[in-house]
Amino acid sequence: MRPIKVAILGFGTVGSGVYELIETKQDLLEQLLGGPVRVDAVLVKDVGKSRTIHDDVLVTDDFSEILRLPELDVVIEAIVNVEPGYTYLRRAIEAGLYVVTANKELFANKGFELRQLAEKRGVKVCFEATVAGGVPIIGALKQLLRFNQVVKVEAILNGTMNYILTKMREDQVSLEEALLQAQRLGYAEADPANDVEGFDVLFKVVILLELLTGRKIDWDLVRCSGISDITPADISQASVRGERIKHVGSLVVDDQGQVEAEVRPVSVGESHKLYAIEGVDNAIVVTGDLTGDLVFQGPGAGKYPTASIMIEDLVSIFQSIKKAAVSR
Ligand SMILES: NC(=O)C1=CN([C@@H]2O[C@H](COP(=O)(O)OP(=O)(O)OC[C@H]3O[C@@H](n4cnc5c(N)ncnc54)[C@H](OP(=O)(O)O)[C@@H]3O)[C@@H](O)[C@H]2O)C=CC1
Ligand SMILES: N[C@@H](CC=O)C(=O)O
Repeated sequence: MRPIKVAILGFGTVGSGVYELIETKQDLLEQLLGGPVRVDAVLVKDVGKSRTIHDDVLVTDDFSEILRLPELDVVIEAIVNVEPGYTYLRRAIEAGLYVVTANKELFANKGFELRQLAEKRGVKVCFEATVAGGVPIIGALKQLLRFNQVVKVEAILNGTMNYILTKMREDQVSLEEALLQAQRLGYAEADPANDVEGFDVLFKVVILLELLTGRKIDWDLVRCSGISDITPADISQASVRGERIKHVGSLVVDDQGQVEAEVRPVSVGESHKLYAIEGVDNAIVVTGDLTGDLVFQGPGAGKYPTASIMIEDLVSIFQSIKKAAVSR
């Protein structure tokens, strides 16, 4: 089998993690896919930065060069902001390439359009890493949607904010100091206001709502606030009451498909399912009409959890292509 040829867009925390895992886990990938996976190109903003990338990999800031690569199969996108990523992914899909993305801002804004375009073009767009980092919640919800109706989701969806709130309570550090630690650990967004003002969770809630309802969501529906106003005093007062402040994204979908959603800090007691979720972990409490509450928990940010989930997407795309070829 010829190698599966990959281009990685973005070589920051996540993109470099994808590259490293593809380099170091070739045996496992061959076992799973029946052939090697090869990174042919990496797209960045500043080609002059020093990076550990093999000499035979094209490093470019020009997406057209990537589209000209012979027999490219898939684009793995981990850059920031809606543009230029949206234009690149549209062009990739139009050229018949598969797409894997971690970019939730792009996907919350344009995921609906990209999925429609991909369907027309007969390729797949996978976006597991856009919600909850290393927790495979998109796949779990797709599975549940087959028979259960998801009526409610209540979740911690930002690793940086949960890390900050945990550190402020446990180590009595300031929000700014805890954010610096989260940035050093590779958890925070390039613009950390997206984390602490709640926008990153808003993006994730919109992605979940579009998945659950199958339609484009009007963002005005979702009230959004972050943790930038939370003080050490708020945290210690919550502790005195036996509570913890958690940043929670929640949504309900009624049987007519009408939705309500909000994103905000909440003080929760010990009996609440999100009380004990600490550090960079995310947790998603999904209520199915038949299952009742299900809890999914794990690292919501970070290099290898996120990169590995993107490679899970890659594996699932090419395993399903292989399966379809065998059954033909
Ligand atoms: N960090 C995490 O834990 C998680 C991140 N994500 C998402 O993954 C994406 C990447 O995050 P992360 O790796 O942390 O971000 P970083 O800031 O570490 O890296 C961003 C990368 O994107 C490149 N880039 C930025 N703008 C452009 C542009 N205009 N054209 C080409 N390349 C560009 C940068 O290039 P250069 O190197 O030249 O600066 C850099 O390599 C984001 O969308 C984020 O929301 C999702 C889940 C978890
Ligand atoms: N900045 C985000 C990264 C993952 O989505 C977070 O902290 O959750």
